[in-house]
Amino acid sequence: MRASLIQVAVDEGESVQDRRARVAALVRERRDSDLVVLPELWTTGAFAYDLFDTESEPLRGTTYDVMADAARDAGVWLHAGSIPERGSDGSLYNTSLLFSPSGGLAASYRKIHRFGFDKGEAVLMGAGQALVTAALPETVLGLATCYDLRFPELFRGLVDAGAETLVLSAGWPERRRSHWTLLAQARAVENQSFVLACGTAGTHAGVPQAGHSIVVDPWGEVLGEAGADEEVLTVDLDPAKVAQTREVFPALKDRQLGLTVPGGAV
Ligand SMILES: O=C(O)CCC(=O)C(=O)O
Repeated sequence: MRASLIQVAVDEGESVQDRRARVAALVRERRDSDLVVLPELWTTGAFAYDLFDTESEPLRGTTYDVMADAARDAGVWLHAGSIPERGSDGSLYNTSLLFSPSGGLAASYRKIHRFGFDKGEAVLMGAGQALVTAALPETVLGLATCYDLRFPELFRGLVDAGAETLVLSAGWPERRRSHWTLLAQARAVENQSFVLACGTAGTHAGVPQAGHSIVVDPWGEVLGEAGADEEVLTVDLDPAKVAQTREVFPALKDRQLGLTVPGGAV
């Protein structure tokens, strides 16, 4: 299975409209791939809080239409990163879209862990409530977004639901790049799964982005890593490696569930 991660540069010099058209053209160039992955909030930038409202879209809005066409034209599975979705309840959500090669919506995922503590996304957007997996012909994807990477229980939940390839769209800042690489490898090793983590390049809202999108195999080996700038990272991976790894080193079977502290917490 060939996966291409398009590490989009999100800089303020480019309009949302221009970037959308440019990224659609990049997707159309990936006809050689089975799966194409885009980053988090690449239309606005993950830290461009002022744009979340003005550039918000319904799930089936402009980005949906443009990306559905691009997926169909390229004939690829397209994880189109996330959009600032205006839900039917009026709230904003950080929502990822997955398209099939025919351009149909295969899945959508509202980011569960919102970043910013008491500001930014954490107060501007609503939280997703549901884990999302999607069966492709070659593998089962588990979807996650950026800050979710810090919460191992989310990924374990995806694995329990059948995920074999964990796809993370992100807009991760350069200043915490060491966490990004470490956590991507940790999530792959502990879940004996592929991790495809696609971030952004460039600088927006004064936040330099880490780039360094990464693909890690179920043994923790890095199959490919991008540099700091805009780049398409293409990696060939063998989906059978998940079952092989889980068979020869069956650590997931040794989980001890329901552990408690005798007498309660101290
Ligand atoms: O956890 C981090 O360090 C970065 C998270 C983040 O930037 C995000 O979720 O948008």
